[in-house]
Amino acid sequence: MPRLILIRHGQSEWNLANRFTGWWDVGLTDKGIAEAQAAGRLLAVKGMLPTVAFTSYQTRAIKTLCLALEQCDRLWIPEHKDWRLNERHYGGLTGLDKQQTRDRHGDEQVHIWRRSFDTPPPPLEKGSEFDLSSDPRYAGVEVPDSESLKDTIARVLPYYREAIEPVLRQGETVIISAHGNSLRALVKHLSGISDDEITGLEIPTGQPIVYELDDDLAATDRYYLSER
Ligand SMILES: O=C(O)[C@@H](CO)OP(=O)(O)O
Repeated sequence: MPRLILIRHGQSEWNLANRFTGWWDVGLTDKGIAEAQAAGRLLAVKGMLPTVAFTSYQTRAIKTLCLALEQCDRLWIPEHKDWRLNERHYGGLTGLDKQQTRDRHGDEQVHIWRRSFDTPPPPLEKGSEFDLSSDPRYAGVEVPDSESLKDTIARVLPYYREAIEPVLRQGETVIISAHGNSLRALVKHLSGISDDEITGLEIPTGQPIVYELDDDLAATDRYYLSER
């Protein structure tokens, strides 16, 4: 039966610095590196060995995947990268300190920007230092200026259906290394979680989540690998 392993990248430099990150490309901290390696050792110990991998265009997810696969001796498996697995674009909040933004705009407004289902943060201004529209990795991609969770789902799910489902249908054990919000999109779909409830789901860094799937790719079980 197909299996899907979801892993959120290990702690990033801006998770630690408490800055809104989104599409901005930041590295892993030492703790994030250790989390990714521990996740890979867990995969090895549990015999949960991925056969195909997917990740985003962002260094923190790519490195997490690489470090985890190294620990379970699976660096050789096919690996697919796509921008549609990127983190939700944080618009004009990108780079700002989360606490300073709360002090300035209030807890309620910041909570709406962070966790509402369909209200995107204010757009990123053209020409901002965080504008990635001329970054070569996004050549041919229409880089958004902000995204809500709903917008994120609208690009993650078509990619899941087009690129990942066909691989799962072949019975593979797929690992997806991605981000808090792109993984929320997948968990919402796979576990049938409502629009209201999904925003309250916090996915921890570096903890493999396993979905056991039937032949129709419906989830029969979901668990944290560390708990089995
Ligand atoms: O900054 C971000 O890109 C995300 C994930 O770290 O933050 P939030 O928890 O607000 O979704």
